[in-house]
Amino acid sequence: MALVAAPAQRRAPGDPALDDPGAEYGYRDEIAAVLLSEQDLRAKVRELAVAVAADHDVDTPPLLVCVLKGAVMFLTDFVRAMPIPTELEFMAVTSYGSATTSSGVVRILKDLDRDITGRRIIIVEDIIDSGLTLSWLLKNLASRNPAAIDVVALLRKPEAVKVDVDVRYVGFDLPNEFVVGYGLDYAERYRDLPYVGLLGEHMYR
Ligand SMILES: O=P(O)(O)OC[C@H]1O[C@H](OP(=O)(O)OP(=O)(O)O)[C@H](O)[C@@H]1O
Ligand code: HPA
Ligand SMILES: [Mg+2]
Repeated sequence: MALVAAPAQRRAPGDPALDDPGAEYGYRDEIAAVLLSEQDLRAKVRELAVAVAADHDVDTPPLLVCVLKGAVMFLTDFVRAMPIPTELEFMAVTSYGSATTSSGVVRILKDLDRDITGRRIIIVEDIIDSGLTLSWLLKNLASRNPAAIDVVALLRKPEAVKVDVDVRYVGFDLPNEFVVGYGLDYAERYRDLPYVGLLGEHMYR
């Protein structure tokens, strides 16, 4: 898959020559560039939903496991674009906290509400960065004896991956830079942006 190009133009704080993509959402001088627009995301989410549905049976709804919090926007758009019935479960795990690199320790904040024995599971993830969260999650869920586990991830950073994970469906490959929006946060901020943007380096360096 082609890597999404890193934008050549990045807005520095206060730069009057370039539009400020964060301003209309209350994040003035914080976002350096938009990487994936709302339109880009909408089209890709539909494409992924159709591809996943084509591999699944209408009569045996897959159980989607949304990895909170980051995947919440993706999940809600994804299920509404799916042409087959699905069931939903939520698991909250965290390893980043207020940092831009993984702590390496994945913690469960909220577990599944039901037994997944014999079910076809689709893990719905916003981003694969180091791959540590997903590899941990795959082992954790596999130990609960589901019939099968697939993964759909909206974003992936191929240059950042430390642990190889088998991912059947991926939306976009991104450059190795810290991104926010469409569910993704830095220290709990920016999840509400409707696009995926590059966080200005001055916000975390
Ligand atoms: O491949 P990795 O390096 O493990 O990174 C990916 C994970 O990191 C983020 O979660 P985070 O720990 O920030 O929790 P959050 O979803 O609540 O923001 C993201 O939502 C993924 O779940
Ligand atoms: O680039 C990122 N942005 C936000 N959250 C993340 N979790 C892993 N990588 C990222
Ligand atoms: Mg996070």
